Amino acid sequence: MLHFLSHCSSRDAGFHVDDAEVTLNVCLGIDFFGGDLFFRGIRCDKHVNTETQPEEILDYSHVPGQAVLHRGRHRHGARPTTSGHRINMLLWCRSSLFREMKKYQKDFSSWCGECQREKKERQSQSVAATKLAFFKAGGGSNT
Ligand SMILES: O=C(O)CCC(=O)C(=O)O
Ligand SMILES: [Fe+2]
Repeated sequence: MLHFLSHCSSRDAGFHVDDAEVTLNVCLGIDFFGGDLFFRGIRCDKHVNTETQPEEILDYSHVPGQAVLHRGRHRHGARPTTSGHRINMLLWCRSSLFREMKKYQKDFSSWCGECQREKKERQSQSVAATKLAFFKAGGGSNT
């Protein structure tokens, strides 16, 4: 089952993740400066407060009439509107199936940046350990 919630935003929003699987953020206008969105990497519940990697830094300036579609778990915020009046329509889309399935998973490396990094780290450690064991056992020697 999919659920949709919407609201209008005209204020700055602190750093957060949405309680949604997918968020549609439509800039309705009207005339303003500021209010930029900043994105800082997708995270699961466990890793929501972990460090941002340089490649995860993404800033976006709202354009009236244009929309941004992003994962709800993409950490983000809106900077203050410095002048004028900004109106955005937010549509938060929730999936009860996704939420139910999440209960039985621990590894979210298919979408959480930090789970992905941890997985890569585990893999490179295990490759290093295997190489070490191989060379200790005399593998690769010609004698
Ligand atoms: O004001 C915006 O453009 C973003 C607001 C937002 O992220 C939210 O309400 O969840
Ligand atoms: Fe948000």
